[in-house]
Amino acid sequence: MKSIRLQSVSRVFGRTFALHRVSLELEPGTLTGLVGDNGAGKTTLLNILATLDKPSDGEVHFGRHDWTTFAQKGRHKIGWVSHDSLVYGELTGRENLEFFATMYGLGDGAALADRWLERVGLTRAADRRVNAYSRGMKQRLTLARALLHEPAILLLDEPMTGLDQDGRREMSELFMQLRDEGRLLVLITHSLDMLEGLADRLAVLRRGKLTHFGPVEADEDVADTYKVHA
Ligand SMILES: Nc1ncnc2c1ncn2[C@@H]1O[C@H](COP(=O)(O)OP(=O)(O)OP(=O)(O)O)[C@@H](O)[C@H]1O
Repeated sequence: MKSIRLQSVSRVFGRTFALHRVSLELEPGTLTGLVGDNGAGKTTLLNILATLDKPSDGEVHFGRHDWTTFAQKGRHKIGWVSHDSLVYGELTGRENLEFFATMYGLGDGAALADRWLERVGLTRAADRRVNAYSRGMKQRLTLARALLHEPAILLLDEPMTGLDQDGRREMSELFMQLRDEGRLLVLITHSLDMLEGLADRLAVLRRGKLTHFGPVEADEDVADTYKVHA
């Protein structure tokens, strides 16, 4: 697996710099937490990493490849999870995964469903309708869905929103396992607390500029701004 390297990436909408000369390197086997106020540019950055959007200026490389033109070949490497549960409530957990495996042309849907249901701890609930799942269970199924095609890059847009402490802990443990398998994870959150003990790197955006990229604990200013005092 290769790194993703951003070199002086800007994205302009009209007169707004959603991103302004952002440079950073995301390495395989790491989880990077991405924080910033509303409108700071987090989603814009995630969209560029997902090849859903292109920089107005600057370059994104995946190994030797230009990531923006590599999109057609590279998209199968990407998995995406947001706080919306992208699964069907009327189907069971197993039926959901078999459905998506078939839709993506991934081969043995039944075996893939079994494998990923087990990985996310839903084997016992596999044959229950998703409407009867807790929010945490739905999120774990959404994660399983995003992993069916074994993506090397996992982009997570506030995946823990609405989860209670147990749900967050379960998701965090899964993210750490996926990271330890060598995948590259990027996670948007509004709460720095969520990243402690989980993220290897913290990226802070302020009005489109990257103001911090490094260890999670290192920046007291960042901690003051984004720590949630419950
Ligand atoms: N398609 C678009 N057209 C015009 N402006 C946009 C577009 N997408 C983003 N912007 C602007 O770019 C800036 C960054 O937006 P972005 O959605 O990336 O921020 P964010 O950090 O994800 O915010 P939030 O936490 O509210 O989701 C904002 O000023 C936003 O209004």
